Amino acid sequence: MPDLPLVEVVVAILIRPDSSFLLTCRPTGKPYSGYWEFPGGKIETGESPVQALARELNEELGITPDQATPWLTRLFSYPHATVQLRFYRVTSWQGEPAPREQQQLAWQTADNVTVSPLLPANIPILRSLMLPSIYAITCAAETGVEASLLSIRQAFQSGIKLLQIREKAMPPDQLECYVQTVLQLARNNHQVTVLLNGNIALAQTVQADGIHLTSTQLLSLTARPTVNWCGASCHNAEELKRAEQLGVDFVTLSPVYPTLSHPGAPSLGWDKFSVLLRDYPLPVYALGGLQPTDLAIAQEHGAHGIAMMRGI
Ligand SMILES: Nc1nc2c([nH]c(=O)n2[C@@H]2O[C@H](COP(=O)(O)OP(=O)(O)OP(=O)(O)O)[C@@H](O)[C@H]2O)c(=O)[nH]1
Repeated sequence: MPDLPLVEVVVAILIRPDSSFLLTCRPTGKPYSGYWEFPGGKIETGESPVQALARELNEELGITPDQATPWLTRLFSYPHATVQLRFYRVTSWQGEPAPREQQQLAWQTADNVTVSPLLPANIPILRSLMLPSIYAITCAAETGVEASLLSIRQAFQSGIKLLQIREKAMPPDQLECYVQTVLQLARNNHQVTVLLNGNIALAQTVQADGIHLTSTQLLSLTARPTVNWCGASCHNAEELKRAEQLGVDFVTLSPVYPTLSHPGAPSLGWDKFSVLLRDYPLPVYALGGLQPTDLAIAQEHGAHGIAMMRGI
């Protein structure tokens, strides 16, 4: 069978302040008509992805994007073509989206999609959209357990929804007790997703929400651990590729800036960070010396969000 042509497509996730996003129903006459998708379409010859995005949003919905940041790139083979979908997050636009092609519109949330069927390529995208933009990481080794639990409680109160327990030097008994305490805090009040760094057996025993793989585990494991959420630490192209092959849900990529936890390690800087993310299909948290105020610059360079040990 001859190779199918590669079709370059730009896709807009229009996101409102309450995190809902817009899906539209493919009109009759197109392949997969009746399926729900994000607004977007093929990139025309001579257009940049951002120009195509603006044209498609105007043609389909009559709006002009003000703010669009690159997000994921996903390659998917349909019977008629292989598509390279370049997803952008659009968080600000002029005009009110209105159907210009008689298509139905629906504002949805990732944990409660009420329309179906979705275009098959978009199903993993909804899981990625469930991830918050800040990924907090514990550092009890630095602050002590009591201070760490206090700052975790404060972080939960201020809206943190994803936390990694990363206490590599804590003795096993103390670690289990610390993890149980954090899980209880997370579940009692706040519905926070808690991942445990490295220790798959303990994560399964205490029924944590998932595991965050170290880069060493990433390179040695042959299958994704059976947990609900699986993140992984990456520092280079090889580890990013491995995370993709293993089918983890998201990665951290570090260090963007020099950090206290890895003194002397060479940092990536934003240019190298964005080059590594070009065409990457998984959500990536930028990590290393970042503050909440770095979220915008991280997203401009293709990050899903930022991960932080300090500053939460
Ligand atoms: N717009 C859009 N296309 C998607 C999504 N997911 C996905 O797999 N695709 C695929 O990407 C391709 C986009 O083609 P399209 O038909 O929407 O493009 P277009 O607006 O330029 O249409 P045209 O062929 O009428 O000019 C299709 O193969 C479609 O199945 C999505 O969320 N949004």
